Amino acid sequence: MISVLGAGAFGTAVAVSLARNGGSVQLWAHDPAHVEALRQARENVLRLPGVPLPDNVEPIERLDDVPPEAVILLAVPMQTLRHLLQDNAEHFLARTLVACCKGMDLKTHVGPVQTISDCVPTAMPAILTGPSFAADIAHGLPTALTLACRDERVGKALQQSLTTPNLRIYRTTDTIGAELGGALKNVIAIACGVVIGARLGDSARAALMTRGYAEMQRMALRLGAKPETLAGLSGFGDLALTCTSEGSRNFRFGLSLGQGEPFDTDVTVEGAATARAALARARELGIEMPITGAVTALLDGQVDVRQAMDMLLSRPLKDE
Ligand SMILES: NC(=O)C1=CN([C@@H]2O[C@H](COP(=O)(O)OP(=O)(O)OC[C@H]3O[C@@H](n4cnc5c(N)ncnc54)[C@H](O)[C@@H]3O)[C@@H](O)[C@H]2O)C=CC1
Ligand SMILES: O=C(CO)COP(=O)(O)O
Repeated sequence: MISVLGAGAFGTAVAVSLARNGGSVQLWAHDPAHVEALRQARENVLRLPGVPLPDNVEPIERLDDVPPEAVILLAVPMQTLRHLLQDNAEHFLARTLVACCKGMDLKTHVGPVQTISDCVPTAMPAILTGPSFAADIAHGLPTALTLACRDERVGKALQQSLTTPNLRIYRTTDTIGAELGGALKNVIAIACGVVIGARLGDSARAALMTRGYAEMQRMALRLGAKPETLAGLSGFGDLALTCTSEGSRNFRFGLSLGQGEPFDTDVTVEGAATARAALARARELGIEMPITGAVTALLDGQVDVRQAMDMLLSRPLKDE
């Protein structure tokens, strides 16, 4: 049994994909009305329209209904993860918990794996991350992800149980690299959206992706990540997808900023909070993250797009 907690686009897509592969899947949502709507429509009309829920996906509203042997996937937005874990700690003790969220907590400045460890020290944390739009997974398109778990045995078991014919899962023990790659690429995707929205050109985007990758590496390596993790699916792979596709909400949010257009506040944009959390963490660590700084200044209204670009271009010249 796999229990997916969080019935947004991603949780629903993963539940559908795993169920099509034959397993029993629970799909929990925090809002009882949402659970009822899933039961009635057999579709997540709001977040993943047009994808029927297979019969073996069971929408649930009580965490009590999650059986003790279930693998739990946490597919909630990053800024709700800590509250979910703290408010329901009794349900998570000594469990294997696989985070599917990408971001850093605004209060603690850490990613989802560290958040699990902090909130439920008896749990075995893991993370499933990498380049994958929910719609692509739901439509059965080929996708490859990274599963990171410090415990090799648990990681291998998760890799087996979460792989499907269309979803190929690679494994690592480097949870730090995996969680930071997934979190920080969203900030760079916002920046790339801004330059495209402001018609600053594809060359500027390529520069931002490259220097953004350098920034991601700087923080991740300082915190103990392996360089190869950043070069893999959870880092470079997801950076490439999110910075180049209008399928990405972070990129689209940046586009709107660059065009001076409003953006729907109901849409999940993980990179906005993560930019602030990452910048605070970078300051604590004494490392330079100029693109993250520029995105944060733009989001906080301290600078406009042109000034944000000037902030980046006027920095002292340095070696690559
Ligand atoms: N949508 C995608 O293509 C992908 C999303 N992700 C990650 O998955 C995570 C979730 O994103 P999506 O499913 O896309 O978001 P979404 O915007 O589609 O849905 C978010 C869901 O979270 C629920 N929610 C809100 N507050 C909650 C709370 N306090 N407790 C429990 N649930 C709550 C909402 O009801 C909603 O159903 C994010 O961290 C995102 O980066 C990862 C890979 C792909
Ligand atoms: O993480 C994602 C793809 O891997 C989804 O990106 P967005 O959250 O920007 O839509």
